[in-house]
Amino acid sequence: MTDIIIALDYENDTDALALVDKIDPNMAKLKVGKEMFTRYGPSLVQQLHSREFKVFLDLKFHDIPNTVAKAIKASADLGVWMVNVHSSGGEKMMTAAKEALHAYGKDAPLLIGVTVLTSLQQEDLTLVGITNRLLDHTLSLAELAQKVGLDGVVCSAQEAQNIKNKLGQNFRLVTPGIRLSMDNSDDQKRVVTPLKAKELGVDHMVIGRPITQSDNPISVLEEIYHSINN
Ligand SMILES: O=C(O)c1cc(=O)[nH]c(=O)n1[C@@H]1O[C@H](COP(=O)(O)O)[C@@H](O)[C@H]1O
Repeated sequence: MTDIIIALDYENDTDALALVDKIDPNMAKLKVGKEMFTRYGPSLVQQLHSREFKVFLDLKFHDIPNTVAKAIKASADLGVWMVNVHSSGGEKMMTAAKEALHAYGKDAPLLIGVTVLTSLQQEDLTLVGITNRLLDHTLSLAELAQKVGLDGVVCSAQEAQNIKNKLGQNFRLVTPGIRLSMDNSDDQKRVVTPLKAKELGVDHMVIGRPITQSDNPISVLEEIYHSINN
């Protein structure tokens, strides 16, 4: 089962809520990221919760273990459904994040590790001194995330089958870099269409601009929803 998470990347909350108010929460979950959270903070998340949406708080924490653990606790206190950290923050950082959620039991948000951003390709890794193949690097970050008990990883759908084969079907894959056609990928480099992402077995596809920047966001959302649920 693959579902849709809309990346709510807007400059203002009026535009964001205008879209949200046209969406059935059964059709999509919502992602609040750095832009909107920096402008509108927890109150935006609360407004989405009051409309019955599940919220993925995408702040990609990457810091010393103590700081990340406290930030994860703050996210859990907000009642979000999913939260993420950069897996490259390391084993101790991810472990601290996981331990911060123990007290929340079944109410804890899903904890997801970002592997290699979908805007990067092999040459970008080389420029920051990573000489491993991009797929191998993604797999080792995913393996480490699983080892310390995270619920899944963010990756490109291009890596989905390799990760599922290595780490099992229950390890959740969250995949941005979704594009309806390969004509306009914006700043994304490792892109996949919604139907292909579903075929590749991703659990949650994150879609922003193909929906939010279209002339008719609702009809694009409905088209994608029906294409993956037929
Ligand atoms: O963690 C993320 O959500 C994320 C990880 C990643 O590797 N690539 C990536 O694009 N994202 C986020 O996913 C969304 C993709 O948006 P669009 O490119 O507009 O579809 C953005 O909000 C990004 O911040």
